[in-house]
Amino acid sequence: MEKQPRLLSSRLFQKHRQFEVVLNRSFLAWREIEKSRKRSSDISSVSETAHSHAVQVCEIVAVRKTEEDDIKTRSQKKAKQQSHLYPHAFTVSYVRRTRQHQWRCSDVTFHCANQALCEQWIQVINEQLSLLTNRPKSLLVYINPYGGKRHGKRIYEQKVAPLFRCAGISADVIVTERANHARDHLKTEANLDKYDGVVCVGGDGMFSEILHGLVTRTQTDHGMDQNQPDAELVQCSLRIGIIPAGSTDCICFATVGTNDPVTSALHIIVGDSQPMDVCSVHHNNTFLRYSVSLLGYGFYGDMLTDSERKRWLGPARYDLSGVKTFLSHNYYEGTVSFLPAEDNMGNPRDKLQCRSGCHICQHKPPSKDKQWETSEEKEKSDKDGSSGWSVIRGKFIAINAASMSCACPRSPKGLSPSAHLADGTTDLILVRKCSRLDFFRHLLRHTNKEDQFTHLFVEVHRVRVQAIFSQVLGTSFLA
Ligand SMILES: Nc1ncnc2c1ncn2[C@@H]1O[C@H](COP(=O)(O)OP(=O)(O)OP(=O)(O)O)[C@@H](O)[C@H]1O
Repeated sequence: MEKQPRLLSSRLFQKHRQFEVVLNRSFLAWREIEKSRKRSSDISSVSETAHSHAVQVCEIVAVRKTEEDDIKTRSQKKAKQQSHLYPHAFTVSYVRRTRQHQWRCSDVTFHCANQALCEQWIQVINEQLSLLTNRPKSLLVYINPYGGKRHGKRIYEQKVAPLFRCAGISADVIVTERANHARDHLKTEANLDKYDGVVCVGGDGMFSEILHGLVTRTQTDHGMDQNQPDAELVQCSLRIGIIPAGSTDCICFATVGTNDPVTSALHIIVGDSQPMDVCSVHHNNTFLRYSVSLLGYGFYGDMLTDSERKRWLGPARYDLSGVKTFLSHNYYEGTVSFLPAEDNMGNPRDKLQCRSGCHICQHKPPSKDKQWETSEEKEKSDKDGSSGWSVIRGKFIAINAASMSCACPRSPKGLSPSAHLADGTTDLILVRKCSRLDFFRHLLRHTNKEDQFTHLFVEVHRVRVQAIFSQVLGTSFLA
């Protein structure tokens, strides 16, 4: 812990023990006094031992005066005596990291010798929290009551809303009444100036609705024509938070590392953010849709189309449609053209996992103009004989473009484990025609730790955003 000037330091009580409590700009730390007397080190150099604790200020959810009733119900005999002696107390709620990327909200209550001291602590902590400008204060929440196991409303009301209230976040909640309700509301009606972010309670389909609503609204407000494949999209000023309540929740899992509503709510509260590539899909100069995760042609497109017809089955529809599509063993003949990514963008087999603060994603991708310039240069160089475009012809069972790992609980490493979230590239995975058994072996690799790309009939390329799929006929695709 860095040594910083103390903003406040007092001896306070917690349960029946006395603690030295210190606040600086980065940390709130407390250490039991008797146990620590033998050690001479400064409290601000301690992170956490049996009798000392430290919480980063940016992970404090809230601080509030502890009501007497609260003290009475919670305390035991000794603590009651002490709360009688020191009736003025404040409670700090903070993020506690547990296993496997999961976060929980914990409380610690400190008793003060007098009311003025108690109020001073609350005020100074609140002042520090108010300096954290990336935290949302007002959110627009869309709940899909039919996503996943249909628990979206309950998840929000029981697990998320109390945390938002505790953090002083106001939320306008819309429970959707039909498919595309959230998308249409965002596109036209929602008064977005009122909010610091939009929260999606649902699965990947619901996230896609909100993404389409928000990105389309942003382009319309800036006079951008979405049908122009070479137009550079205007970045959305509002962030999207995801409370997982769907069937697979791959976007939440790939960004946060777990599908847990409380963890996601806490990430939203502390103002965490992760930029994400948005890929637009066009056909003959007509905009089709946006994708942030998997753009699947062939096997995955067919499977998803079939599973949509079986939505009434809930999450089990994916298994049923998966088996059906696998048994049909369709393949598609065609040509795929793409521009390989530059060497400094890593490659899909380098085993690097994209995490928050990833150095490749921090390296801003070149603007589209620049990319088109280069591609034109390369097309010119085509005529000289050295082409920048790669062209692959063949018969394919699946053509997938993964703009992120697409990890989910069923496939913990995802379809392309090293794909990046925000580097301006996508990983193109081509699965050529092969036997059913070979294709099954390939699918199994999504669920285990073996390298996904060692089979001879599978190839993977990191490509720039304007990969072109052409002349592949007879299937639908999923985005
Ligand atoms: N009120 C509603 N009634 C019916 N469908 C809705 C409603 N609100 C949203 N939807 C649609 O439900 C679809 C599925 O929603 P969602 O993604 O939340 O759950 P899921 O499909 O079970 O999860 P996943 O996409 O993670 O597999 C979305 O495409 C969305 O457009």
